[in-house]
Amino acid sequence: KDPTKPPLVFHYFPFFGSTVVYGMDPYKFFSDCREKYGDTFTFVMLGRKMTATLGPKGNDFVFNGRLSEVSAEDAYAHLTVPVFGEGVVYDVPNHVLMEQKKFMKFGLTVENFRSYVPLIVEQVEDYIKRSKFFKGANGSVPLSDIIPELTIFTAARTLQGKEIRDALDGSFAKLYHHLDSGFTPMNFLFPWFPFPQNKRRDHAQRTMAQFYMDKITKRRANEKNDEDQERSDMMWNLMNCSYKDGRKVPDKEVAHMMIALLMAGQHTSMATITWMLLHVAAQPKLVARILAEQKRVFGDELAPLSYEKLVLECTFLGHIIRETLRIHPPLHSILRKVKSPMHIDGTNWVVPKGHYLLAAPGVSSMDEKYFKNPLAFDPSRWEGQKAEEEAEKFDFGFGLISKGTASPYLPFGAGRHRCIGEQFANVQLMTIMATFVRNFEIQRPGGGSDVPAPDYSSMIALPAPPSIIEWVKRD
Ligand code: HEM
Ligand SMILES: N#Cc1ccc(COc2ccc(/C=C/c3ccc(C(F)(F)[C@](O)(Cn4cnnn4)c4ccc(F)cc4F)nc3)cc2)cc1
Repeated sequence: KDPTKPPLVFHYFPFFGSTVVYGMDPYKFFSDCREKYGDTFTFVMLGRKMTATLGPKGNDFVFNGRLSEVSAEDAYAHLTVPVFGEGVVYDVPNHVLMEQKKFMKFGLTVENFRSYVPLIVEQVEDYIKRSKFFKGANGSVPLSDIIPELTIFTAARTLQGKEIRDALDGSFAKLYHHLDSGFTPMNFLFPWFPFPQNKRRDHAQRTMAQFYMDKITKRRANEKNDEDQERSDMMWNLMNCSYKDGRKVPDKEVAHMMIALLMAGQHTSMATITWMLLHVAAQPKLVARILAEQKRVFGDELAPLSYEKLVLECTFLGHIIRETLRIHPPLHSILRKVKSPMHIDGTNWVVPKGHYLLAAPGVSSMDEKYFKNPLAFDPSRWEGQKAEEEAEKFDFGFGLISKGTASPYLPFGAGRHRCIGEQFANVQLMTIMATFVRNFEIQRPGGGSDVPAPDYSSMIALPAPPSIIEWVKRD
């Protein structure tokens, strides 16, 4: 027992350590360890020393660690570079990532979101019309079959651009699926292992990147004579950005950033929409309250959704999303590699260089110390709660963002690596949810109030398939 290091979680097998017990159910693992060792402990995951620092202080320790002490790129490069491509996100030094996040934020404007709402509604209503699961007046639907498609269609039609949306009806869908099967924890648990699907992943990455680059070339050629060309997607935005040193963003980096944004939004939104629908179907009173709010805000005839009314006036729907992210934050573990020894305040402990830090914001967002009856899905707990504007803000190079210090609720992270997709995700999630509830009465099979257990074996915390809900078409 080394008094200068956090306690080491007991384990039988060297190298494998706590890998499986952590990987199968991270939150159970964290709460068991917390009971024995407290908020800070080190566990072994496939030969790596993972030092978990839980609770609001632990979140702050990881999210606001200094650049000289912690590295996100050293933790995530193996997982992300083969999927996104070179020259972006975790393949570049942090100061370049900060510029790339600034470029991405330029494309995420209220004006663009305003135009996205009707496009998302159109995608959802088209999907319902065409889908075999929504024939007739009522039926049941496995969310695990439809939500991945609904999510990528709505994100493609808005953020990615019409060419990508149209391509998804063809070859692009298979390419995306091959790329996605390479986005798995196995690739950063065993980065060196030549998994067969990695060849398929690499081919898909190159082919998709080429597709984006061809579209960029075509758009530039038509720019003059095609004035009715839509200008609201992220590709247009990134095509016209330049780095501080004057360098225009090369087409290949635009393509790779587009792929990164496609992967980002897909997994997080898909999981969140699925959890949200399951929880609401398990409590039909909530469905009624969402519909009542729609009628109060848009009138009994349910006028078409608009950005302002949706995001600013549909507060109950906003609380449904916040509550979903409180119980099911898509990223259950946030990792950093320790680059220089880090002393933990209030202890004699120093986390050595070479360890990984692990933050789990979901532990504090499901802690009864901060949220009473923490595992209950109760959106009304958010009534009267302001958003996070009161927290101290700082500009890391992509706009003022909150450092989120000491907050128990950080589903979008905090500090220099904080999410830039929160507002887009909110528009997408609220529009899809509102459109669903306007069209259907929904419930769990047989009117049950149960919600499936999470399955942690993929990149993010997804409900175990099939996640069925029953629907009745509203007249
Ligand atoms: C419900 C939806 C989402 C959730 C819960 C979420 C959550 C997060 C979290 C926790 C982080 C911090 C990761 C870390 O500190 O290691 C993050 C970063 C990020 N997210 Fe999201 N995200 C969501 C949607 C999106 C979308 C839709 C996009 C793009 C359009 C996006 C793009 C990014 C980017 C670019 C980063 C920065 C990574 C970095 O700076 O290292 N996210 N997100
Ligand atoms: N036996 C066993 C066994 C053992 C262990 C396990 C599982 O162990 C773990 C451990 C850690 C993790 C971490 C998740 C993690 C982190 C980063 C990212 C990301 F970088 F990819 C992302 O932040 C994602 N993101 C952000 N916003 N939207 N998406 C991102 C950023 C920018 C960007 F442009 C695009 C992006 F999409 N993705 C996921 C997951 C699983 C399973 C089985």
